Amino acid sequence: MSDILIVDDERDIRELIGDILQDEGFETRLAANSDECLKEIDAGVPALMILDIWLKDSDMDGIDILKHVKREHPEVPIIIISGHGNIEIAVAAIKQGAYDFIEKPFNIDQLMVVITRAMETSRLRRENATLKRSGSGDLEMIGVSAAFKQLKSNLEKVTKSNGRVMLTGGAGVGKEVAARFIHAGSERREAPFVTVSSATIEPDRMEEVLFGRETPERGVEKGLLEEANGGVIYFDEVADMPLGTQSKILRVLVDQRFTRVGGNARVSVDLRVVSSTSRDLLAEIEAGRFREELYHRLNVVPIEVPALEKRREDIPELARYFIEKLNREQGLPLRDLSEDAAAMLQTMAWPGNVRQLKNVIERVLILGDSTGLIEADELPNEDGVREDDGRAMLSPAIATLPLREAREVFEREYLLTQINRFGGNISRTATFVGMERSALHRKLKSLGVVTGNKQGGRMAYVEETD
Ligand SMILES: Nc1ncnc2c1ncn2[C@@H]1O[C@H](COP(=O)(O)OP(=O)(O)OP(=O)(O)O)[C@@H](O)[C@H]1O
Repeated sequence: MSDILIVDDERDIRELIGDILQDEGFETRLAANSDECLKEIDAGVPALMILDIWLKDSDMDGIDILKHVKREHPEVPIIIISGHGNIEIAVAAIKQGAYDFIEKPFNIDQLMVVITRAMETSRLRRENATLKRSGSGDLEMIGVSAAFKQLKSNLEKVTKSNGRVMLTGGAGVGKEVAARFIHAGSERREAPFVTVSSATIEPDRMEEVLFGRETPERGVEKGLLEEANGGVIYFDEVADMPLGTQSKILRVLVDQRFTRVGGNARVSVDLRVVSSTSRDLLAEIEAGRFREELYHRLNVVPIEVPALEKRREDIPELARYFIEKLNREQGLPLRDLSEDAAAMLQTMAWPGNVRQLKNVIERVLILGDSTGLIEADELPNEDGVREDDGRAMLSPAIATLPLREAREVFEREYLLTQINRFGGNISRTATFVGMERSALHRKLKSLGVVTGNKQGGRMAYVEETD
């Protein structure tokens, strides 16, 4: 398994990439559309795929192919090629499990760097798979903010019990890390930790995957529930589970027993259940997509994993942790962050949370210099203010306002971000923004930013609403 499948409807591009990769010593296969692509995969699973997101004259587009391959062969890294300016689509592809993306027109060195890293990551992933399954991989949960300490203390309280936990929070906030933390601190730590990612399992294979099956030809094949016996089963994005499977899981939770698909024997399991969701489950229940009874069974202890922008103090710590980890595991350069770069990371928007931060750090280490401090200008541009032809472009929210109001919007946003970054500490914020403490208080008051509840000994600041 060392070949690369290149899927692009433009013949020149797929042949060019193919030739270059062959010169670099890789074996390559080419496909012009989804049919050819699926045939190639049936003939043999490639080590890596390079996939154009827009495919003309093709039954499936790139995203569909991506979803299909991630479901059937999750171990194959996929690098997406997207058109210039299609950043949203590329981000959507990463959320669906693409390893990385490159924009057309791309530079060959950049492509080679991404391919080399993807191959290396995939090799390490295969090597680590057995270790992770047994739950004995190293587990580090990094953070220093009050919100993070609160999370950790909530998790510590539940580790010793056997109670079912529902972790809530947006994409990439660290829900799985939190679930592993519960497992690692519990008496079940030597037993398996098994993840069920409903989004990546074909709905009609869900029951086989969970409950296993019995056939005359192959005998008994264990499902994930049996593999997790004695340990923790983690239902990642539980709202993605088909309704039919939800009812069956509910029954397993009630009697801790089930039958394998095609079998008659009742199998008993001893499981601790941890689930996660980034969606509002009550709304899902309302819409008839989630079973209320299952919700009550799974939601015994709800714990929120806070968004990264609610704990900006953690950002430099996390960034340094990722730099060190990427150096140790992948040999990327060990560089520290300059103060400006750390501050810039703390003020950026992080819709993809910790996972996005990790990706940004990885990209900077791959594409940037190999030594010296990481400087602010090596970081990607902040959301809202885009650099275009060297000119800063304003976000529409600000660009459409008169100067006075635009300034207020900016000041409010800026000060809230800084206060959050310094964990609610007004003196440190005042020093950083270059204002007297009392002047900062007055400014906040005039902007309608008021002090809220005291959290962990610090004041929380919120925007005043009518
Ligand atoms: N506190 C933390 N310390 C160290 N690494 C973290 C922390 N939180 C998250 N990560 C890392 O960030 C990445 C995303 O975390 P994780 O997979 O747990 O998020 P998630 O909320 O389960 O995401 P999703 O549900 O979107 O898949 C992982 O690589 C994880 O190791």
